[in-house]
Amino acid sequence: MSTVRDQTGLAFMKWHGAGNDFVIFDSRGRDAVTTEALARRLGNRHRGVGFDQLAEIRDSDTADVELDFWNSDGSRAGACGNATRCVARYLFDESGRDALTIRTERGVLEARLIDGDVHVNMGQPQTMWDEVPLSKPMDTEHLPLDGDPMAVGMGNPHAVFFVDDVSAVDVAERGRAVEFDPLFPQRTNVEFAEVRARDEIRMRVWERGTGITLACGSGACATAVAAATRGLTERSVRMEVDGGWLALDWRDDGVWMTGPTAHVFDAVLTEAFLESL
Ligand SMILES: N[C@H](CCC[C@H](N)C(=O)O)C(=O)O
Repeated sequence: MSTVRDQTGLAFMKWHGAGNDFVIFDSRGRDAVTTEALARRLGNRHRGVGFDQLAEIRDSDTADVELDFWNSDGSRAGACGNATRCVARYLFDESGRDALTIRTERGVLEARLIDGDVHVNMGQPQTMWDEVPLSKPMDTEHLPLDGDPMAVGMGNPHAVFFVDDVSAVDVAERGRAVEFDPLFPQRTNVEFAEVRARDEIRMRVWERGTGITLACGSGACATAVAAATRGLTERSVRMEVDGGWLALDWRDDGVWMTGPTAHVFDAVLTEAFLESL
């Protein structure tokens, strides 16, 4: 009986990119399934599946697919670089193509498969205070907070702190405090970066709506932009995060990111789970 019910449930995939983990729904050819309640329950690692972000693939008229993102607290995220790379990998594997377009809340992103690696153009950084957004006009390069962070928008808000020793930072305590600082009307993701060389950064992250994660693609882009803007690095850097390595290249057409992707398993949410929401 329960097996029959399970087979009529809702299929999903589990992926991760450098340890940033995702539940992915492929909703092409059907109505969207994600609600805030589903995202919050599914994001719970005890009562659901657990994820850093939930991504839902949908049909698009203007790109190959459309992608929507949720955090594990049920809030929406305007960008998610690592999930975008995972979805691009899934679509490249499925189609045999080597280029595609993905519409996200901030616009159409381009993904390319080059020598087996998935590269995504995360777009140009947003550096005006109202684009990030911040609560009032100010210099986004130097926010009036302890630690002199820089604010960068990548379709979602980021506050990037440069520190001497990232392993000495209490990421949870400082991250949570900055996420909810009134400077950020939509809260913010928070990155702590240690510049090791002109082409290498070590970064740890506190994600809005999720907490500490092992990697954050848009946060890696924001960190690379902040480091280059402050003259600390070149525009092309390698970045070590808690879950591995990412590569960032801030070019004239946007910030390109590449890094690992892994398809972990496919499974089905039971009807009983869906009915309990
Ligand atoms: N992990 C994601 C970012 C999630 C950002 C989200 N926490 C937000 O509320 O903006 C990434 O790879 O870009």
